[in-house]
Amino acid sequence: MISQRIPFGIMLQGPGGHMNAWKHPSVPADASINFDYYVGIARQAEAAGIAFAFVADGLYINEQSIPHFLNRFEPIVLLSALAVATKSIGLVGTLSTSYSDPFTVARQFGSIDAVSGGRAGWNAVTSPLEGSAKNYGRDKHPEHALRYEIAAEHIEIVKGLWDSWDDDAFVRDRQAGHYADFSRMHRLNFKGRFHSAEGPLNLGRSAQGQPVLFQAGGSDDGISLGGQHADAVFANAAAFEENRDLSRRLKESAVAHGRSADHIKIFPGIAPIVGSTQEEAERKYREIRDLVSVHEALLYLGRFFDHHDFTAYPVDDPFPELGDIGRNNFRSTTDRIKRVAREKKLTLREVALDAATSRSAFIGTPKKIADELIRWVDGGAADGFVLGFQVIPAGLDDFEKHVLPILEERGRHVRDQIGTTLRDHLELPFKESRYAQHAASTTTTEEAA
Ligand SMILES: Cc1cc2nc3c(=O)[nH]c(=O)nc-3n(C[C@H](O)[C@H](O)[C@H](O)COP(=O)(O)O)c2cc1C
Repeated sequence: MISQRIPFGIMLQGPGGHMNAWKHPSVPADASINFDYYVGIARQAEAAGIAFAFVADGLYINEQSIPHFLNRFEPIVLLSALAVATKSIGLVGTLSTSYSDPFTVARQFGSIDAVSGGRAGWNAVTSPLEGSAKNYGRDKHPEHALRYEIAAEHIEIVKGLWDSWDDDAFVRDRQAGHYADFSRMHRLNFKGRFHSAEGPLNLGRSAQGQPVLFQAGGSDDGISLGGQHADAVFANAAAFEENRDLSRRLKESAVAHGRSADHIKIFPGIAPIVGSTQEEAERKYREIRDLVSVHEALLYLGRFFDHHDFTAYPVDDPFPELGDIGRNNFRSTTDRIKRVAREKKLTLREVALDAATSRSAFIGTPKKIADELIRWVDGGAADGFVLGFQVIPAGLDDFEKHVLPILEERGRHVRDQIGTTLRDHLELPFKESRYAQHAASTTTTEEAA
């Protein structure tokens, strides 16, 4: 039975989720490239019972990028180093299916899973930024739908390669001189449109079977991919109803792919701001919001739309009509920004400031935030949350000291992790090998005959 506990992840993104978090006095200005700082945050989160650390990524920068994106660690390297600096927290990293090779990805995340004792997760993304193509010697960034076709094939190969060896294949029988039992080895022999891999992978399965597969992308194509493959989805819809709808669609998609709705966990990204009163929380929100000028907010907004130049528009006019701009990038996000601007009749200034310092239902007293977290989970809008604090150290301190104790009191949080692997922490079952599953279903059919 699944417990009442609410699993949390924490975004490790340099100084924080806010574009100018680096200016906040509570954080080292060089946080995005300060490994000791990362270790400190990961260990603090681990001690607080946060289930996983989550590292986002991007493959293109320019002068308009978020400042701390200009100088940041590559996720695989960061997570490998954190694997030895931590003991129980899950380690989830973003890696693009559009700009990587499945065999290498299978080895990299498989190795982090082995080194960490089964704590790894891969956030498979299709990459939104057009400029990425130029960094990988390509003429053109693949179009949104094509990116998802490539992703489906890529993930199929990675998961297939992770099952190259049955769990008991490495017998290492010194007397008989057998290192491996080759009857328990599987060649994938995958030939696709975009990628091919023969296999086997030169790495066995892990303590959790396979790394946890995260997916981030909320368009129709993203939901279909998530339903087919994802163990967990990182979502960024802002309101309860929108997340409940997304969660329902993802779970329906999983069921349509022959999976259990309980085996895909939805994690909205949220940025809680805690105050002893609502006014104090609002003051903290304003303090963070004031870190950004309108000009910077326009640049930040532009990033979702492939660095579209919003500074060229009158800032107090209604949000401009953009046609298809942004649809090949962060599609689900840009579609939402356009829809909300239209529905609420917002000006460009309002949209930009809101994007740069988004407001959420999680600004307020500890009790209000705890109530809201529980409402979202019990109301079907979330299975857990990714905590994307605007300024990480201050945000994590407040959440740990004031919100988690309330959740503990109510039986919704425990500081000791469940089990040892990331799948255990998320109450996902051990990932059986596709060959074991196949053998089990063949035996059952034979027994029934
Ligand atoms: C919540 C969320 C987080 C994402 N995180 C990343 C990321 O860290 N790196 C990245 O390259 N793309 C990231 N993406 C972008 C997706 O990879 C994808 O390219 C883009 O959102 C378009 O897909 P969609 O329209 O299905 O959302 C993220 C998307 C969402 C919705």
